[in-house]
Amino acid sequence: MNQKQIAGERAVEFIEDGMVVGLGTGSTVYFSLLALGERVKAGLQIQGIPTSEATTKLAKQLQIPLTDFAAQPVLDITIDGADAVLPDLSLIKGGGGALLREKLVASASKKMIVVADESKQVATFDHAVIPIEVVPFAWETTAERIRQLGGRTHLRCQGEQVFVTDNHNFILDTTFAEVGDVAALQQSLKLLTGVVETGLFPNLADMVIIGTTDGVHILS
Ligand SMILES: O=C(CO)[C@H](O)[C@H](O)COP(=O)(O)O
Repeated sequence: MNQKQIAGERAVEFIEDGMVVGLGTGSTVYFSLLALGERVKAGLQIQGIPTSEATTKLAKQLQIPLTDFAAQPVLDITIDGADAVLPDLSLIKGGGGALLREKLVASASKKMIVVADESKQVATFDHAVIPIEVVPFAWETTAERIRQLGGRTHLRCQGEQVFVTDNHNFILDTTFAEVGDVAALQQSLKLLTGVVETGLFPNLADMVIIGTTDGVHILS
């Protein structure tokens, strides 16, 4: 079994009857959704809130019941992936471009469980790609403001086209030679006009389930 699959499936064991569940995005959470679909088929009663259009589509295919923030403003648990995980459980997310909804869902959840393979464990975010969602209007100016904070920005494209998020924004994939305090960098970036959200997730994950060749390794 691959590392993403064992991590993704293990997280679903934490879901209980009656819970409102945040459904993350990506190739690791894919396995969580498959396992959750099986449990729903077997009688588990939950309501899911997806973090992307892609996850909405898959959840519907798997017949996982869905709800929304208007009906359920507080979630019991969220399962999501990550692009990088520090030992203090700070995350970088947004490789799939879903970071804004992912942060909205995670921050409204009582518990966030992250699922990842071993390659996602890192010692530092220095030089790591941090996706930053920006409004398309004047994105070049926003990029310049990020560069003034020391970032190297790269507008995300998909083939010849600029990548557009589910919220109709652009992504600036950005690296910093020295990230330093993750929460402080997050704050500085959020203060820039034009920045909608960043892929830095300090203080949100409660547990990280890492799939390894020898089974799962749980950090909490
Ligand atoms: O943040 C994300 C999407 O915006 C994903 O959770 C992250 O990119 C990890 O993806 P994968 O499990 O495919 O490696």
